[in-house]
Amino acid sequence: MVTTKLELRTALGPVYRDVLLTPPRDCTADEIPVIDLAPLFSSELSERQKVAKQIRSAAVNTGFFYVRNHGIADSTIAKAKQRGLDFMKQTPEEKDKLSSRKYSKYFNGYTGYASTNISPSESVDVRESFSFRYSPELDPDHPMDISEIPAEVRPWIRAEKFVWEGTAHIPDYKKDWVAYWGSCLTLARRLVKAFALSLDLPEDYWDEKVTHPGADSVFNYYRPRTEEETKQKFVGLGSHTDLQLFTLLWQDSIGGLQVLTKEGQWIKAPPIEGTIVVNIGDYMMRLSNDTYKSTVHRVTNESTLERVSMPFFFGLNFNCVESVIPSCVSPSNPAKYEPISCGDWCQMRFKIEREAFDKKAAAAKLAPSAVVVEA
Ligand SMILES: O=C(O)CCC(=O)C(=O)O
Ligand SMILES: [Fe+2]
Repeated sequence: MVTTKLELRTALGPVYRDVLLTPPRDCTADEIPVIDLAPLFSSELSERQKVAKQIRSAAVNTGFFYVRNHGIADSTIAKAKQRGLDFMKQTPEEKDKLSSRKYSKYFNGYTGYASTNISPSESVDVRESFSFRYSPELDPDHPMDISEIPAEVRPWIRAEKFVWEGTAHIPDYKKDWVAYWGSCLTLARRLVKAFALSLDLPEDYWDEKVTHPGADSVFNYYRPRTEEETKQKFVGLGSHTDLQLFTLLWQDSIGGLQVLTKEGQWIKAPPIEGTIVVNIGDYMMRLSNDTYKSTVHRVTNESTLERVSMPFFFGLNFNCVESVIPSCVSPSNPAKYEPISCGDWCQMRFKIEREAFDKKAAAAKLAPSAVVVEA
């Protein structure tokens, strides 16, 4: 089989994967199953366990699944999407007022076209994005002022006001985004209980550790690739794994998300109406001693239309230093990893990514937006 080497960035440095050169194929229902979450809202533990069992099976296999009956209203999704588009349709100058590079300490705000290069083996990302992070006063489950939250968590709160100040002119921008983000957060807190069950842990195992969690919302905007970009195999968002416990990903109907199987085959994760994609992140893989798979994925918008997606990255409270889960360790399978906090874990890779990009841009002696990397 002819393969190519793919380099991936992890918080611990580069890792390499062999990837088949066969073109991406459609996924099967076994590879990326659709899980009905309705039983998760049942008062019967046995019902909730049924969901947990399906989650386990998907998480040890491809690490990706779809959920339906997830509880997030279509109208909440539609409004957030529209606000995201309202933002992206502004002039470059207007968007630049929210520049993450210029104004954020914590990677909040706007990143422009070709200003990231998530995969060292692929092109710069043909993507724009808008991001914001957990803010205690916006928490739908227990809103509180930052001064009220425990002192050990407070330094880890990564919210920044400029994202809302710089978008205050867009009607309902904050309101509609916070509604979507809040719905994702509530769903994630429900799902983390199912993940606990799925790993033979008490259902409330993580409850005290997701009171002020990693809860990062992103709006991804992928314009159609130009002919030249297609010829040069530009990616929308290059190959990567997500960082935290798990990601909730809403994608529109355009398609373009691809997932790398254990065999090194790219498979397509097509849009399925009424569902949200859930995928395992690196921190979950680490805590589960590699039982659950944080799977490589990427996006290429090959359509002639714009594509948008809205991921929500969920982790533990950033101060929580966690060891490998006891149920994932045995005498013949000892813990492979030292304890680390979710916050440190994320910060390590963000830093690696940005430094690598800046180095590449400097080496090319070009403005970052002009850097082109071999596909
Ligand atoms: O746009 C997508 O479908 C996926 C986005 C993604 O993987 C990410 O933002 O981490
Ligand atoms: Fe991702």
